[in-house]
Amino acid sequence: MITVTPYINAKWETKQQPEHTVINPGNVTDTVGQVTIATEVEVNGAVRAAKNAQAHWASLAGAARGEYLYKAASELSSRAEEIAQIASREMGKTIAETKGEVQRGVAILRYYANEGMRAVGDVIPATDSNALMFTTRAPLGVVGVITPWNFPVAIPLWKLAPALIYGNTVVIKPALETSITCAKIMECFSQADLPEGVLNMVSGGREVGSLLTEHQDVSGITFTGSNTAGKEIGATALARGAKYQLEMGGKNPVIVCDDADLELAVSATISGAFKTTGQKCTATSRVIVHENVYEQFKKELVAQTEEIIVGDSLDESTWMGPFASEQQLRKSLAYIESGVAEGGSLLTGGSQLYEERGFYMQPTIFENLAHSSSLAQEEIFGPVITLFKVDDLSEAIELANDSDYGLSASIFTSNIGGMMSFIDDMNAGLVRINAESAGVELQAPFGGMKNSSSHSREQGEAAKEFFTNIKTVFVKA
Ligand SMILES: NC(=O)C1=CN([C@@H]2O[C@H](COP(=O)(O)OP(=O)(O)OC[C@H]3O[C@@H](n4cnc5c(N)ncnc54)[C@H](OP(=O)(O)O)[C@@H]3O)[C@@H](O)[C@H]2O)C=CC1
Ligand SMILES: O=C(O)CCC(=O)C(=O)O
Repeated sequence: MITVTPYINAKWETKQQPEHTVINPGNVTDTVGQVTIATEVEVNGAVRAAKNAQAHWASLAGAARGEYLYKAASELSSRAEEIAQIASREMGKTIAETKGEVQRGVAILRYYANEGMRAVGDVIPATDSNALMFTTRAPLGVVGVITPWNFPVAIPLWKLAPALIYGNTVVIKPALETSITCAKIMECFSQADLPEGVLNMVSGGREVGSLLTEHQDVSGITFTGSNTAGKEIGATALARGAKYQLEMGGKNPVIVCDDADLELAVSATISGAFKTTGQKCTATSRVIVHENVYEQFKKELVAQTEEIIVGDSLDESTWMGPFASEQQLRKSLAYIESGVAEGGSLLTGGSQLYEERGFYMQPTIFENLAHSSSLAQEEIFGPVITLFKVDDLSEAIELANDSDYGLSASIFTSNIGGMMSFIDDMNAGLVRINAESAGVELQAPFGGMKNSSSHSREQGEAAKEFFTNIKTVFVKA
């Protein structure tokens, strides 16, 4: 049995009793391991370790820090199968998806390892011709990383790799549900001989996250998860003057025009909506279809959705796994009840599956709901989508923008003018043409508008903006 304890100063704590049992959500008889909840003393110890390690870490050349990231990438790559299996058992994502996610993690580490050798500033002409003026960047210090369960490898890595390469030290608090996968990532850094204290993990739930957010020695907090938690974390960080970055929910629309490649639009809608059992902030949840192709699109979408194989995440033939937890299943089932109560027509799905084995549900499609309904406005975070019929593109874009969120949006069209209108008028951080709403690229900025984020961007070079502070240097000879 795997038991996770806090990882502080490159050592696993041993003194506490395990307090949380991790069960495979797709096979409740499979106990994946146990997690010890970090105490306040341990959270303080982790922050102290990170603080003590930071000056030396920041004094290394970027290339030297990058070497550690390359070594961690090799370690992760060599343990890809084992870590993908653990992640699938812990949160129910299919093994094909977790294998892909581990490879993405390897690529993230390599990308940021390289970043250690890239330019960090600009030379700016000074008004004094005998002076040199330039910008450089300083790390924040200790960064707190709070992550969710839906991308248990990629999200921790796309936060901690840039934090480290720019000279910060880190304390990570992963979601309780996926602490074992995160512990495996810590092992990869341990195998890479990362210096003591540079990367620490405190296991536990939101109480542990709060202790980290409130800690005076944590200079920056980066978070992905719900809007409720994000707003609380942002307010706490702001109150004590810490920098913060929040990536939160989405209610992502797909527009299907009457000149679209319908075959592509159907397969991309299915993939965007139902992969990872709909538990992505970039998942498709509203599908806005031109009336001329509505019936044809609907027929094909429903037919292909009914062919989806729902099953155990470790079975290679499974296309969609269980929810990550019973809480997530209950949330989606409650939305299905609301959809029916609000007058929606259920086109397919709507029922729980294999109740005795775990937390499974059919992929579900609604139509005939008002756009003000809860299904059209609230983040469901499950495999549930609603179709809407429109007369033209401007009505489609207006509906797509009728949301408190603005993370990702897609359009399917062959008309260049339509594409340009969508690019200009869609209020979303990711605007995708003839491609599904999910599908984040690690080398490009990622983040949303409106309530989807704190208006910051992560990943790619954009990560530098959060994990460093700019210093403007003026040198007069
Ligand atoms: N944008 C996204 O990618 C995600 C969105 N969500 C949305 O959130 C809903 C609920 O999921 P849930 O797991 O509860 O998501 P949360 O936002 O509650 O959790 C995300 C992370 O934040 C931690 N956390 C929660 N509250 C606080 C707090 N006040 N201070 C510090 N840390 C905190 C959690 O700890 P712990 O959970 O261990 O207690 C976890 O590590 C989902 O149904 C979905 O709608 C969820 C996950 C990802
Ligand atoms: O779509 C992706 O690859 C990333 C999605 C994401 O960041 C999330 O769901 O939290």
